[in-house]
Amino acid sequence: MTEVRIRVAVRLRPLLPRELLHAHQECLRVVPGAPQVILGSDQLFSFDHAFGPTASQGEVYESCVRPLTRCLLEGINATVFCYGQTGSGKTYTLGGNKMESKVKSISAWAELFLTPFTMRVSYLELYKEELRDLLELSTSHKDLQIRDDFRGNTGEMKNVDFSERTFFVKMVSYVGVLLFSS
Ligand SMILES: Nc1ncnc2c1ncn2[C@@H]1O[C@H](COP(=O)(O)OP(=O)(O)OP(=O)(O)O)[C@@H](O)[C@H]1O
Repeated sequence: MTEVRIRVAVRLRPLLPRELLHAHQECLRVVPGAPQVILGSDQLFSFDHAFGPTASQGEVYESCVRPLTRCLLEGINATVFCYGQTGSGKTYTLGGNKMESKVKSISAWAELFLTPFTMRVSYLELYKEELRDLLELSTSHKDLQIRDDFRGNTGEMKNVDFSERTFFVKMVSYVGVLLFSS
């Protein structure tokens, strides 16, 4: 990877059957060959990556996630998170219920586990300023708080050494992977 520490991608999901039934129309389109989207006819927005409705989970994975798995093996923390309004495709993109998503999620882990090392993982949702541990659904939202540790790492929860953890976070309140509903 280059020295750029934060990369932002936008993904336009296809219209859903119910949206087609209601004759909804796409208002965004990806500029061919460029990481840009056009809203309406004249508002241009640029990103590091732009994926259209036909983009596969594999394409998103190869561009946005695979480089991070290599960083992890070098000991660099990495975070992938999705931002977007409800129904825009965050869960789908992070590995929803389609087989291709599962294969890609698994391949990310498989790539990591080819090399023996110790790793801790968390899977969190931040929604309306409340954190939810998606690996422990029974945990009360109120029990989880974001804190900085003595090394300046931002973390949360239960005395876990945050610096050893990798975060695959579905976030609803901050910018990372931007997802727009089309
Ligand atoms: N790229 C895509 N291709 C096909 N279907 C998609 C795509 N992205 C999302 N969808 C579909 O759109 C619907 C909404 O997606 P999803 O549940 O991932 O949204 P979300 O952003 O996680 O919503 P919420 O914030 O409410 O949890 C789902 O039916 C999902 O299967």
